[in-house]
Amino acid sequence: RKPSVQDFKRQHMDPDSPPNSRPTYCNQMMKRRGMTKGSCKRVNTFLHESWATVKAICSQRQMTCKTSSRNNCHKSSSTLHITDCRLKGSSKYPNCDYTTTNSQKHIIIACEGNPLVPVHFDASV
Ligand SMILES: Nc1ncnc2c1ncn2[C@@H]1O[C@H](C(=O)NS(=O)(=O)C[C@H]2[C@@H](O)[C@H](n3ccc(=O)[nH]c3=O)O[C@@H]2CO)[C@@H](O)[C@H]1O
Repeated sequence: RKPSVQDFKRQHMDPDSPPNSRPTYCNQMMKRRGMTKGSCKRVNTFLHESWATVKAICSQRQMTCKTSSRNNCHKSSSTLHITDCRLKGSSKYPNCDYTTTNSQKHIIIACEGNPLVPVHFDASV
């Protein structure tokens, strides 16, 4: 399915909340953003940065994506405040139970369109 910038924002942008280490942050946000319907999305990263900051990454270092051989990925020049949500092994659908981990890391995203906009979260490094 064609990825969209709306899907990217829904799945990955959370500029309004500060880096969140409340243990329930991921359980709440994964549900609120529609990533626990039908199945529990295994891994998802939320970005506590402005859209301007994240969009600007599309004009930063271009590189080959980590999760594919495509070359429309870009690595952020600086680190960003992120929260990784990772499904617990003990989690049983429909009760999607996540660990919540905060960090400051560079991210790699894929950008498409003209002007280039983020459409896929590739990895954090
Ligand atoms: N180069 C491209 N250019 C354009 N489009 C491209 C390109 N590549 C894929 N798409 C498309 O993007 C869509 C998509 O959802 N890709 S996804 O790999 O499943 C996303 C991963 C990510 O959401 C999440 N994750 C993962 C790690 C982490 O640290 N943090 C974290 O959040 O897990 C997901 C699975 O890994 C799909 O439509 C695919 O076709």
